[in-house]
Amino acid sequence: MVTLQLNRVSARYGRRPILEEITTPCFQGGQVVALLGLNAAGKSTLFRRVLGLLKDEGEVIISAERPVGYMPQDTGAKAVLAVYESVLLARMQERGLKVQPEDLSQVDRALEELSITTLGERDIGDLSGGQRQLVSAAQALVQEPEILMLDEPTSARDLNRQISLLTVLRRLADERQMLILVALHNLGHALRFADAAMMLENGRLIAYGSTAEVITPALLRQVYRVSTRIESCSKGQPQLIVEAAI
Ligand SMILES: Nc1ncnc2c1ncn2[C@@H]1O[C@H](COP(=O)(O)OP(=O)(O)OP(=O)(O)O)[C@@H](O)[C@H]1O
Repeated sequence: MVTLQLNRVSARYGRRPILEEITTPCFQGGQVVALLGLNAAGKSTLFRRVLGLLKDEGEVIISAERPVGYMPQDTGAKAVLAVYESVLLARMQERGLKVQPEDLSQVDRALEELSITTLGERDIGDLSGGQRQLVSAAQALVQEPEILMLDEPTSARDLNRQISLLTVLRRLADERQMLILVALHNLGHALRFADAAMMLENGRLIAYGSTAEVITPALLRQVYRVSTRIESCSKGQPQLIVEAAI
């Protein structure tokens, strides 16, 4: 079973400390874990630290056979590559340059999974922000990771596409037993799609546990400075109602 655990993990840029001794429970394949916190709390830095792009004190303990997949925040970068080529290139990164039929079918599968098969011939540079995010998700998915980290994957997407992508992530966790870590600003989505949540504040992990344990009116008041209620809808799902900024 794939697992990920952080033990007193820190990170800094230059001499400026950003993450301070983050310790998490052992997350497992099949879970969707939401990473929450205000802008600049350290969410992207935590992803970079898990990927090994930043080194510092503490241990990132990963048990998986394949490298961690990563969908970064949209950089708006322009590239002169067709969508299909870019996803194939992402696939070949870990596999050398000899393309096998299996590689092409994995590219097809990733594009299909994310409903972007029709974008295959388009230049990435000509896509909308939301479409680029999906291509970026396909580039991560095509590597068949067991652990997939996504940095605000829904920020540039309309409501239908936000829900579609989160539904795909939920299915990947349930059906392929992937461990999915996803930074989200929409706490309602976290409540609905994630099993567990971690709340970062100024580089410290101030709460973790099930989404119901973390996404509480008291913590949202403290961190986000909003007053909220959580009510059960007619289908028994918890719904976050934001009353006011305070
Ligand atoms: N390359 C960098 N060099 C120096 N400081 C950085 C760098 N990247 C991020 N920071 C700083 O580290 C802190 C944490 O940033 P990070 O991007 O991890 O936050 P975040 O929680 O992902 O924010 P957001 O929700 O706005 O994406 C911020 O103060 C930011 O300015």
